[in-house]
Amino acid sequence: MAEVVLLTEDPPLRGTLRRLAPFLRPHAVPAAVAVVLTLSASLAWVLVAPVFGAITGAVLESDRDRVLVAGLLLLGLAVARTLLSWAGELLLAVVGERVVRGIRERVVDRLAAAPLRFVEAHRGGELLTRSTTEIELLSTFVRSQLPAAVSVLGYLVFAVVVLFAYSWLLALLLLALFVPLSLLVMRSFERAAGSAFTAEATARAAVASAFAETVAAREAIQAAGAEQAWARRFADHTGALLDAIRRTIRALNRLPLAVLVEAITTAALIAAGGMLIAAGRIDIPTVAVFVLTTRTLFDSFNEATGLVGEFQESRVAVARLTDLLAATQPAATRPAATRPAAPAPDRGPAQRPSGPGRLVLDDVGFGYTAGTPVLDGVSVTVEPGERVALVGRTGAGKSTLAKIVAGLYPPDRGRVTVDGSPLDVLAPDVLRHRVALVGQQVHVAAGSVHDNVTLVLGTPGRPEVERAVDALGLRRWIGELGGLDADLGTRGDRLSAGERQVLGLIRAALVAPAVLVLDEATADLDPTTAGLLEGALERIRDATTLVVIAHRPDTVARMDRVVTLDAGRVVTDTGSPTEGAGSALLDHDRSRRPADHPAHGAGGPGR
Ligand SMILES: Nc1ncnc2c1ncn2[C@@H]1O[C@H](COP(=O)(O)OP(=O)(O)OP(=O)(O)O)[C@@H](O)[C@H]1O
Repeated sequence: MAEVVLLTEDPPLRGTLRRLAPFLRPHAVPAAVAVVLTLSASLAWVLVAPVFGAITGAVLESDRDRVLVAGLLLLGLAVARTLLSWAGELLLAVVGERVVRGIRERVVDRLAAAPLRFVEAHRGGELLTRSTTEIELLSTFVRSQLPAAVSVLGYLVFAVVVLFAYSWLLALLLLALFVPLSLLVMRSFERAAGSAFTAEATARAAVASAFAETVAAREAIQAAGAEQAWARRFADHTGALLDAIRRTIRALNRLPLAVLVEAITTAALIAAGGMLIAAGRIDIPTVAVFVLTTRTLFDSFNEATGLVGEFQESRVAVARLTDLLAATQPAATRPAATRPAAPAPDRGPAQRPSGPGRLVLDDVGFGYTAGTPVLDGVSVTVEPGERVALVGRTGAGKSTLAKIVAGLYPPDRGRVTVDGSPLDVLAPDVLRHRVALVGQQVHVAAGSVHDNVTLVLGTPGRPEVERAVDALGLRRWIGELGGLDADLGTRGDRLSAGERQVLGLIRAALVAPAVLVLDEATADLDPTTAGLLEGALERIRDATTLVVIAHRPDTVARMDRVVTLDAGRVVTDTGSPTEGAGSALLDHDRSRRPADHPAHGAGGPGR
């Protein structure tokens, strides 16, 4: 079975900034300007204290001119600080949002292109929270906390410089007490917070998964009267989240110890300052500068401790996001060490983006789990323009084969080629022009018919859509729906499974693939929808090679050839639906219990 790279539940927090670097690099210049502006604002604010000291000195000496000049300077600093910090923080927030946007788009691209195996291996909520909540956290951080962090850093550095300039003795005393004590507080927080924030993020993802599952299962829950059982299941997850949040709060509660550090340092400074004044080693203006600057220093430190918790949360978010990006990195660009150790495929002939649509499956083997093959040595050749029905009872492996032909799963063994090109050498957009799949469940997004059919490769405009609808003979049906602009509801509630497949055929017609695979939704199509689907299939371009996983005799009868699959093997391959065992294995009986399913241990031919 082909290996798949999985998400790490507890991704390492070390080097998170380094992992963000590729997203920051394109914005380096505006980010640097923003940082310089923000730091200049901090400097302007820190310089207020020396100017205030100068005013104190001038007042003591009754020098009115100096008082006036220093007063104007104070005003200038206040205005400069306001303007600089406004511009710097705004620019920093804008740059940060651009970075977040880049990450958000990359995550969505990667998830959309992620191998099915990867998506199936994770709970939906895990992927959802990593691509929504974690990005929101990061966005809040860059919008508000990052600008604050830069200016706080500026205050801290500039305040220390000013303190040294006025009294190196007091400054040394301040640093000797303040730095080790505050480091102790931070260390204690880091120790408690290390895994607490990650545990909380994981628990949040589990709650989101349980919620998504509950909403998806709403019909089954109500039909089975299982509301309480599901509520208990959900309560287990929320209980675990509450425990995780308690741990985070306990960690955050260590940060207010910083106030104690401030009190100890202030007391020591007052005592030492008094002694220095008494000894005549410093004057009153110096004390004024010191008092004001240490205030700025402590305020900045308090703000910094407030940011530390949020910073830790953002670090976890970045670690989980970059882990998602690493796991969904296309195989070709992944570092060799993290690539699955599969043998390099035989690349065969060079990419051929066009060709008549000759589909060859050569000894294809596949299993969802190791040791349980679902397909076993399937070899079929479909000539260009040929129309083949693939039949077989439930669980025979037909839908799986369809997904392999569409390149959604790589086969574990053998290979699939279109016009000689193995699917795995084709670029994704080229592959989609070669083979398209209309699956059993066609997804309909909230929006109009037009919105939905244009969710395809490329950007088809209205005229192309109109042409495709006409070509498939669906003009009347679209009219009955209310036209191309008709709203299909939030989940396409207005359409049956068969009608959704008709939409899927319009999408396919817009892409015009060389090979089209249709996995018929159900054997129980109502006659009107069956007529629509069959009519549209008849009109699909003559040149299109067609493989239909058929559940209905009428569909089979329209095909040139019938291939029958049973327990993952081709058992018959006929020129006509009446020959061989194909029609006998048509999968009508959709209501069979899983226990009767060959893949679940029982067996016996279907009807
Ligand atoms: N995503 C999956 N993960 C694990 N097992 C799967 C998955 N999809 C299908 N299977 C299993 O693979 C086997 C073949 O399923 P598949 O859907 O391909 O059969 P099928 O012939 O198309 O059946 P049906 O006609 O009911 O759609 C079954 O045992 C099924 O339970």
